[in-house]
Amino acid sequence: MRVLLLGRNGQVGWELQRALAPLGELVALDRHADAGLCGDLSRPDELASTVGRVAPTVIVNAAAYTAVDKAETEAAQARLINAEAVGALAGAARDAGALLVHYSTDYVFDGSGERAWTEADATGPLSVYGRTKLEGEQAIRESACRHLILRTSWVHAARGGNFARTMLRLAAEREVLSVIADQFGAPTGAELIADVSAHALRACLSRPELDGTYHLAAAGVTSWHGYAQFVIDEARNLGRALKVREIARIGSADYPTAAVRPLNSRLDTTKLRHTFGLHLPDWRDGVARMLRELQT
Ligand SMILES: NC(=O)C1=CN([C@@H]2O[C@H](COP(=O)(O)OP(=O)(O)OC[C@H]3O[C@@H](n4cnc5c(N)ncnc54)[C@H](OP(=O)(O)O)[C@@H]3O)[C@@H](O)[C@H]2O)C=CC1
Ligand SMILES: Cc1cn([C@H]2C[C@H](O)[C@@H](COP(=O)(O)OP(=O)(O)O[C@H]3O[C@@H](C)C(=O)[C@@H](O)[C@H]3O)O2)c(=O)[nH]c1=O
Ligand SMILES: [Mg+2]
Repeated sequence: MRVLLLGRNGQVGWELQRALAPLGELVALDRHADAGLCGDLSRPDELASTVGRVAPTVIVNAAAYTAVDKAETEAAQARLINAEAVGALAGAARDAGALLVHYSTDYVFDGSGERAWTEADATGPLSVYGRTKLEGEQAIRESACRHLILRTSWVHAARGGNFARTMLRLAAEREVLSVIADQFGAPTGAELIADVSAHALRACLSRPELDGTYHLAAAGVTSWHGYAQFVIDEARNLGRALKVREIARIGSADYPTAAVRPLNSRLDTTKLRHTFGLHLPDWRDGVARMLRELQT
């Protein structure tokens, strides 16, 4: 079979290049045209012809507009990539009879309460990023294409931009870091997301009744502060020299940002684990693994 991957150079896209390779012939695109194929999500009109020419069995979309704060002032661009292009891909997937695998986010929820969100819970995004990601989900469902929507949270990878790498950089420059301690979620490795995606899409191909939306995050829960503390302790254990001597706990109100983030980003992964018979490791395992990779 042939698999079309979009967003091949992102955190998740990079790991998908590895995880999808054994499933069949992989055509992996980034935003730059390759062999005349357009993988640029800011040009939704071109995507149907890409899908038509590749004729994939599966389309995996790892491309997205992920700059959460910038999206507040670039809403049209965020919507184009996270919603309009996704709708175009979904239409093309339907017409080609392909399964569309797509990623969404904890930021589709309003962050109220302390219970982990299930797939059946009402959404209520607080930011432009969250709203445009939700619109992308809705476009897929409305298109009636075969699909797997995997909602994940707080993605990290050794390659790419993420919170853990920001903390390592700041911890080398400053003696004191101030980090939000009242937003809760699970840091999730791009490797885990890619591996679970490969398992789930294979199961789905032979059992279309498994199509749908699933929450995919590492086990356990922490705050951004707990995450930062773990990253710094673990990096020091691995021999990294860091200047930081204090990681102060602050509240969301003490760290104003353009976009509002949910306080509760916990995702309930029961549906994914039971449906696909998967075990999800603790978030610390993935973060520790990434840090070891960064040290080598
Ligand atoms: N990062 C996170 O914490 C989370 C991410 N997600 C979701 O997971 C998925 C993967 O995210 P992740 O890998 O972390 O994100 P990254 O930001 O690491 O990667 C996104 C990729 O999308 C590409 N992209 C952006 N605009 C376009 C475009 N116009 N055409 C083609 N490609 C484009 C980027 O390309 P370039 O490098 O050229 O800019 C980049 O390679 C996304 O759907 C995201 O919404 C969900 C929860 C958490
Ligand atoms: C840099 C920094 C951030 N923070 C806070 C701000 C914010 O609430 C939190 C995380 O900041 P970031 O900007 O790294 O994270 P952010 O870009 O909001 O991360 C999100 O990205 C999108 C794509 C998703 O889908 C989400 O799941 C989530 O991973 O940490 C501090 O408290 N102190 C700091 O020094
Ligand atoms: Mg960010």
